[in-house]
Amino acid sequence: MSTPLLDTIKTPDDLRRLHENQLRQVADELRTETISAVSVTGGHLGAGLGVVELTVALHYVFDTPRDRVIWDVGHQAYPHKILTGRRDRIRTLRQAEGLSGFTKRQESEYDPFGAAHSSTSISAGLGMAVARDLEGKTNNVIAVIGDGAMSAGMAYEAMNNAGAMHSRLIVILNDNDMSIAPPTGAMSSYLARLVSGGTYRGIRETAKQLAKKLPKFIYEKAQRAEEFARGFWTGGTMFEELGFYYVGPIDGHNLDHLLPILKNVRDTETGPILVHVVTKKGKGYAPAEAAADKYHGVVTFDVVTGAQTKAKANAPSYTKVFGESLIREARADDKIVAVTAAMPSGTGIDLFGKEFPARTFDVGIAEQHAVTFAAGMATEGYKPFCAIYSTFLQRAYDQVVHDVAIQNLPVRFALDRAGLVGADGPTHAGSFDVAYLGCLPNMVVMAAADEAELVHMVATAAAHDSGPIAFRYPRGEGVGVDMPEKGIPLAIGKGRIVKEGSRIALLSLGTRLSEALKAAEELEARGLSTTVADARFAKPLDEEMILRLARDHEVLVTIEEGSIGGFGSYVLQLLADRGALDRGSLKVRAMVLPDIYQDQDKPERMYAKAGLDSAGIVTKVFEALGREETRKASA
Ligand SMILES: Cc1ncc(C[n+]2csc(CCOP(=O)(O)OP(=O)(O)O)c2C)c(N)n1
Ligand SMILES: CC(=O)[C@@H](O)[C@H](O)COP(=O)(O)O
Ligand SMILES: [Mg+2]
Repeated sequence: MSTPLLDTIKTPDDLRRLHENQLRQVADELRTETISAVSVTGGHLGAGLGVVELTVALHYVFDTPRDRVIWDVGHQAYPHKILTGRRDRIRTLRQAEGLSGFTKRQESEYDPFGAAHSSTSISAGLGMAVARDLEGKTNNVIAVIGDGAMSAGMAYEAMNNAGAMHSRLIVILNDNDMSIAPPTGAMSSYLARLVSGGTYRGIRETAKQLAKKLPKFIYEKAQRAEEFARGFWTGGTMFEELGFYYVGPIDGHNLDHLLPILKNVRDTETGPILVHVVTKKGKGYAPAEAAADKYHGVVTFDVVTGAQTKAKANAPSYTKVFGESLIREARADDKIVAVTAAMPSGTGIDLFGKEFPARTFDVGIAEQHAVTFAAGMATEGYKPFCAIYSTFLQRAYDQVVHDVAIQNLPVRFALDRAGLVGADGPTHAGSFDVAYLGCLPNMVVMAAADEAELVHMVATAAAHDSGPIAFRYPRGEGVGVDMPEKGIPLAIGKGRIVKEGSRIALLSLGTRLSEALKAAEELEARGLSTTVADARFAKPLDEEMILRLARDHEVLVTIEEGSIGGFGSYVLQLLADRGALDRGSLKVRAMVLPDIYQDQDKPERMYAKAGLDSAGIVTKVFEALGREETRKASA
C-alpha cells in the first residue's frame, strides 16, 4: 500500500511541519507500515498498533528528542521507530545486526531510555525530570506506561516519590485493558471503573472541575477546546491521592482529543500529571483485534489473512513439557500450587490453570511479590511452583535471598527462557541465574539437558521439601528424545555419565549436552577417547563424579549456557579446594557465555558466536591439548 505522507517524514521535525488535519492520514499510513514490517520480521505487534495515534500525537506536540519520551517495556515502540529516522531499517527488527525490538539508547537519540523489562519508565522519567530541574532546563519528560506494567511495584515506588517531589513529569497511562494475557488484580478493576461510561463528563462540568483542580492556564485552554469535551475528567482518583493531577480517561485513538489535551499538559507549569488514555491493543488490524492475545507477539504472517507462518514442531516445547509435568504431579499432590507473574502462556501455567484454576495465581507483573507470596504459601505447607523467566527473576533477587533462601523455604523455581532467547536479545537472555542462584546457601539448582530430564526435574522439585530448588530450561522445542511416562525424582546432587571415554571429559550442564555429544563424536574420530557427563546439578555439585573426571582424564571441559560465575566457576572452586588442580598434567577449561551483552540473532548462531557449539567445544579441547597434540590429531 502506498504511504505518500509517511514517505515525507524522515524525522519528527517533518511531522511537525504538517497541518493537524493531515495527522489522521499519517496515523493510518503508520499503522499500515507497522503491520507490513512486522509481517516480515515477526515481533510485538498488538501493542504498537494500539499506540499509533498516541505516537503521532506525542511527536507532533512535543519537541522530541529534546523532550524525552520514554516507552515502558518498549515493545510498543515500532511506530515510534518508524517516525524517528529508523524507517529504512524497520524490516530488520529483531534480526541479526538489525534494530532492537525494544527502545535502546545506542540505537537512537529518540530513545532516551532503554527498556524491555516493564515498569521502569516512571522512575527513569522522574530521574530525568529532576536532573533537568537541577540543570535549570525546561524540556518535558513523558513516560508512557501500560495498564499491565502499572501492576508492578516499581511504578508505585516511582509515583510515591514523584507525587511528593512536585517535579514536572508527564505520565501517560496507556490503558488497553490487556497485559500479555487479560490483566489481573485490583488495579486493573480500578482502571476499568475509571473508564466505565459514568466517568466521562461534559465540558461544562469538566471546566468547573478543572478550575478547582488545575492551574488556570489549562482551564482556559480547556474551555476553548470544545472538541475534547467528553474525554476530560479530574476527580478524586488514586493518582490524585498520590499527588498527581489526573486527566482522563480520554480516547487514545481520537487525535482531536489527544492533541489539545497533550498541548495543555505540555504548556502547564504544574507537575506531575497523569493522562489516562484508553486504547485498543491491535487497533486497526482485524486479525489482531479478534485474537485473544491481540497479537501481542507474532511470527511472520500473511497481511491479508493474518495467518501466522508457524513452523511445524519436531518436539514439544520445554514450556509445554513443564506445564504438563506439573499437572501430572499436581494430580497426585493437592498441595502443589502454581504462581506466574503475568506470563501464563509463556510459562505453561495457563495449562495448569485450566485444570486447577483454584490453585493457580497470576499476580500481575510483580515478580518480587510473586516470590514472597510463594514463600508465604510455603510456610503454610503448600508446594508453590513459581514459574518465572530467568531474566525476570533478576528483579526478585532479594526476595529469593531474604524471603526464601535464608528461611530455607521450599519454593520451587521453574526458570523458563534459560540461556539465549534469540530475537528478544540481551534484555531477555537468561544468562545469569546459575551464577546468582548457585551462590546462595540452601539453594538447589538443576538444569535440564533435554525435555525428558525436565520431566524428572519437575518430579524432583515436587518431592524436594527441605528447602528451595530451581530448575532451568530454554525457550523453544526440546530435542525430540523419548519421553518418560512419569517423572522420577533425581538424587539431589548426582550427575550422570552419558558416554564413557578415557582422555577427554566434557562436563555439560543443561541443553548444550547435545553439542557436547556431537563434539565427542568428532573428537573420537580424531583419536581422542571422550567421556561426556551431564552434571544435572549446578548446586550441590556431584563432587565424586567431578573429581573422578578430573582424576581420570587429561582434559576436563565444563560447558553451560550461562555467564561466568556459574557452573564452571563452581567446578573450578571444587577442583581448587580439593587439590585436583595441583596435579600438573590436568588441563581444565570452563566454557561460558562471553562477558558481553550479545545482540539478537537466531539462538544457534549466537551460541556458535559464543563458541558454545560442537565446533567450539572441539576447538577448546585442542587449545587445551596444545599445538603438538593438535598436529597429531589432524595428521
Ligand atoms: C519485569 C517484566 N515482567 C514481565 C514482562 C513480560 N511482559 C512484556 S509486555 C507485558 C505486558 C505489558 O502489558 P501493558 O503494560 O499493559 O502493555 P500492552 O502490551 O498492553 O501495551 C509483559 C507481562 C516484562 N517485559 N518485564
Ligand atoms: C516484551 C516481553 O517481555 C515479552 O512479550 C517477551 O518478548 C515474550 O517472550 P517469549 O516470546 O519468549 O514469551
Ligand atoms: Mg495493556
